[in-house]
Amino acid sequence: METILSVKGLGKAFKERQIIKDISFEVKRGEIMAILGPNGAGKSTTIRSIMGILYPDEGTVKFHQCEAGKIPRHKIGYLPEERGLYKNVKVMDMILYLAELKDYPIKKAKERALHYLKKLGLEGKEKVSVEELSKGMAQKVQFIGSIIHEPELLILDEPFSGLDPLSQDVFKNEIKELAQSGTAILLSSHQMNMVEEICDRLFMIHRGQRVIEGTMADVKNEYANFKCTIRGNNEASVLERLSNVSRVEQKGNVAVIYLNQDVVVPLWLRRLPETLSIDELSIDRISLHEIFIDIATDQHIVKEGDASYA
Ligand SMILES: Nc1ncnc2c1ncn2[C@@H]1O[C@H](COP(=O)(O)OP(=O)(O)OP(=O)(O)O)[C@@H](O)[C@H]1O
Repeated sequence: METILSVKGLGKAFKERQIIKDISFEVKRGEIMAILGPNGAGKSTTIRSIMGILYPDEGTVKFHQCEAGKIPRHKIGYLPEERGLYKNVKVMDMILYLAELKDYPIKKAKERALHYLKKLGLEGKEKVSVEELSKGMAQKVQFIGSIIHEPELLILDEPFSGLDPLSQDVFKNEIKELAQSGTAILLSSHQMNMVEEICDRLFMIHRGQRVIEGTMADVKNEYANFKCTIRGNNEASVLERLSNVSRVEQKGNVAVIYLNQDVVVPLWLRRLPETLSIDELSIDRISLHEIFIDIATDQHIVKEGDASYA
C-alpha cells in the first residue's frame, strides 16, 4: 500500500519542556491509523505539527514526497480538537465556504454537502444557522466540512467526543467507508472500543514518546495478556498467590485474575487448586482499553527500545 503520510523523528518542546520526542509513523492509502495516549500525552501536539499549525523543533512531515511548505493542503482534511464554526452562518454556506478554501468546485461541493447532510441525519438543515444546531449536529457539519473536498488524507482529532452512541456509530461507519474508498485516515480517540472496531493500526504515545505501534492484531498478540474471570467464593489473597498472576481485581464473588505475559494457559488451568470455588470460569485476552490503562498507569513492562519512562 502506498504511503501517504510519513512522520519521522518529530520533536517539540514548549518553554524547554519536551512535549513530544522522536515520533515516527506512516499512514498508508485506505488505512485507518489511531494515535492514542492518555490526556496530555502529546497527541494533539503531534497532529498540529503534522498540520503545520505548530513548527516542530525536530523531524520531518511528508505528504507523499512533499515536505513541509510544499504540502498541498487542499488534499488534506482536518477536524481539529477544538471545534468551531462561524455561528451566524447557515449550514450550507459554512460547508461551501470550507470547500472554497480548498479550491474545490462549488457545484460539486453542494451536491456532496446535500449527500452527506442526508447521510448524517441533517437533511433539511441547509438553511439553519450554525448557532441553532446542537453540539453533535455542529460536529457533524464540521466533519462534512473536513471531507467535502475529497481529501486524500483525513486527520480527525477526537472525532467521537461529545457524540451520542447513535452519532458515534454514524461517524464510525462513515470513517470506515472513507477508508474503503482509499482515504488515508489518522485519528486520535479515547474511545478504545471504537479504535478496536475500525482501526487497522495504532500508535500509542505516553509522556510524549512512542510506547506501542503495530497492527491491531499484532498489538493484541504482543500486549493483550490473558485474564481469567472466576465466579465463586474465593479470597483475593488466595488468588493472588496462584502462579503467573500479575494482579487480581475482585468485586463481590467475581474475581478477574490478570495473568503474566508468558503464561501457558492450559497448563495454568490444570494447576489450579482443587479447593478453589468455581461456579463459572472464562479465559479472555484483555481489551485495548485494558492495555491502555496498563500503559497509562505504568503497569505494563515496556520492552527495550520502547519509550523510557521519565
Ligand atoms: N501551546 C502550548 N504551550 C505550552 N504547553 C502546551 C501547549 N500545547 C500543549 N501543551 C502541553 O503539551 C502537553 C501535551 O498536550 P497535547 O494537547 O498534545 O496532549 P493530548 O495527548 O492531545 O491530550 P488530550 O488527550 O488531553 O487532548 C500537555 O502537557 C500540554 O499542557
